[in-house]
Amino acid sequence: MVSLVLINGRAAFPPPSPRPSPPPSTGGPDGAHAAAVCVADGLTRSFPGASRPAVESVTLAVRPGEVFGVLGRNGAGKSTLVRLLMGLLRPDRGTVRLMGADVTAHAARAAAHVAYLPQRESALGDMDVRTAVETTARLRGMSRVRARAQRADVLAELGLTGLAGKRVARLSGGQRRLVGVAAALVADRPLLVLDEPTTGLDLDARRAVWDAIERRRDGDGTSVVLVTHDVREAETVLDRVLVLSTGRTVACDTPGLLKEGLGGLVRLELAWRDDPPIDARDIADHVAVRGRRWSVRLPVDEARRALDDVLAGPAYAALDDFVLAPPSLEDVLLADGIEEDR
Ligand SMILES: Nc1ncnc2c1ncn2[C@@H]1O[C@H](COP(=O)(O)OP(=O)(O)OP(=O)(O)O)[C@@H](O)[C@H]1O
Repeated sequence: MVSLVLINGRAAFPPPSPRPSPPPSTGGPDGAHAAAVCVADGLTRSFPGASRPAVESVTLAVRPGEVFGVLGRNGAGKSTLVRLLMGLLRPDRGTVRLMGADVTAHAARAAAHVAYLPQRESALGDMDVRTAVETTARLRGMSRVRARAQRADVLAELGLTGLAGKRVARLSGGQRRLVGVAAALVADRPLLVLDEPTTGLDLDARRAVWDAIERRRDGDGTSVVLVTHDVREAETVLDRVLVLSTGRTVACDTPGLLKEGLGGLVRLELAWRDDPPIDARDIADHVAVRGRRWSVRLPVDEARRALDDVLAGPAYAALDDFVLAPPSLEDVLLADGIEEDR
């Protein structure tokens, strides 16, 4: 049975709640970004033995009160970039300023403003959840009373209250990740740097994390740098996104403007139940064929015509599913040839 949605120019999922959209920008650290909370200029870093830099000539400026994403495939250089931003790696070239302080010259001053969630968990495992989060708040300078209150609020916000007495090491991978997020959120740091905060989380937990991020941005003006390779997450929560491919910036703008840059292309996907009775080239020259799943980006008229032909012809009997959808950030990655990085 054909079961998917024909969208006719509207989104397949309900669009995220509208956010104030910052003006478009290249992300460059010019005079307009004097107030930026995190400014990187020409960052380049290579690792020994690698044929190309892991991060090359990356320039960006994160504005106060925005959720700034770094999106790219595995190995694109996202974690290396955030480790450079945090001063945990030294760049071969380029500079980083966090809250006005050069991270190389004033690492401690810069770090005092930032809560960082690394891609891999730090050493919270021996503590119970309650102690892990409260201790993090205390280490960030909160009084015992405030640390306790914040710990209780953050655990409730992320649905972790019932696990407060459990040792972190005994939790599931997703629960441990949520505790890491809770530790990043306590103590109200003005800049959160979150490296793949929702990896391994189910949809409810991911939503809780996205809501917690938006609450801090909207309520406290918290700025967030969020690393992800999940385009749905990027479309849901990011104000602007820097797209990385093999260490280089491919684009940096709002998700909406990046999609507009595709020039009105829509995505047509066909899933076949049996061997398709037509050739992919009957649809278009550049159909991506993955087994019985075909995918192609076309101008809307061409996509409609191709779909009409399939639905009206004998091929319909072999069709299992189809999607005709407006472009997503996935299409932005594909349009830039980033798929080849995988
Ligand atoms: N410490 C290191 N030593 C050598 N090479 C490294 C090191 N860290 C990262 N790399 C290499 O740098 C490149 C970028 O890695 P990085 O971890 O930054 O990518 P990523 O986009 O975060 O990937 P993922 O989404 O898989 O986490 C990769 O080719 C990786 O192998």
